[in-house]
Amino acid sequence: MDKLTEIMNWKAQEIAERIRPVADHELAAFAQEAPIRGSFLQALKAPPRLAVISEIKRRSPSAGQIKDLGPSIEQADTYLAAGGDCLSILTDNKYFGGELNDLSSVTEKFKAQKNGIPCLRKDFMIHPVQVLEAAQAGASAILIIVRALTDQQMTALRKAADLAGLDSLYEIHSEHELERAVAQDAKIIGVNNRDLAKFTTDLAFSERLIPQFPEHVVAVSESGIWNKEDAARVRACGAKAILVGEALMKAPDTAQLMADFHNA
Ligand SMILES: O=P(O)(O)OC[C@@H](O)[C@@H](O)c1c[nH]c2ccccc12
Repeated sequence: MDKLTEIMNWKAQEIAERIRPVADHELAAFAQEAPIRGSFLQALKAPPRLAVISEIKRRSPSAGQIKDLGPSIEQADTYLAAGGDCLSILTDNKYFGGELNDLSSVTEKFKAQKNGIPCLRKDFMIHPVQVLEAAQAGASAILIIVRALTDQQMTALRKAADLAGLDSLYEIHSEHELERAVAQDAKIIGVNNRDLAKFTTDLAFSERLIPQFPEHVVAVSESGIWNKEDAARVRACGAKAILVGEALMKAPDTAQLMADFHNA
């Protein structure tokens, strides 16, 4: 069994007791709040330069322990000060050491400051109840991993996200998955350069797949981006944004690396 399948099986078990029908009005109640949270899609589209989605990731199955981090807000403040455009906050506990509170504590503080930036709930989404949790925790977007889901599951997640005023980032790793994301009318598609079965990263996945995106789709390149050269490489093939975890978590000078990415 590959790692993604293992994680999805665990996730289905983890959320089993929280699963319940989610009514449209429960989700729609959050749509009014959307302007407070800020639009993830707009934040990616707005700058003429490369946009950076900075990820808060404590550990991962491929890297092991990444950073012995205290409260997530410390890392969020570092990213904000460095000029990040959006955040991605891992909320999976078993494999990534995160929790929903890592997200909600950050969005709460951003709300009070009025200068927050949109946050993606990074988790393995299966059921609309997780979308409701994301909205409650102040997220502006959810992740839809195409390979891990049926078309029906994707449709249900997308409908829930739309109702709650959240954007959906569709993650792909092949032409077939790109087709499936486009069939969902995806507005944001990310190429994961990491093969979630083998854990190797190769930027050639972005170079092969992004040029095949429909014109109107915002292209994101995810994983394995370490420096300005990597960022320039994916920008050259059409990426409008990059999603970076490990390199930013470990950077001795976060602002410098962010500037390198922005200037790539
Ligand atoms: O740390 P990296 O190599 O910069 O990767 C970040 C991000 O792309 C990666 O964490 C990721 C991409 N897709 C995911 C799905 C679930 C969990 C994590 C991920």
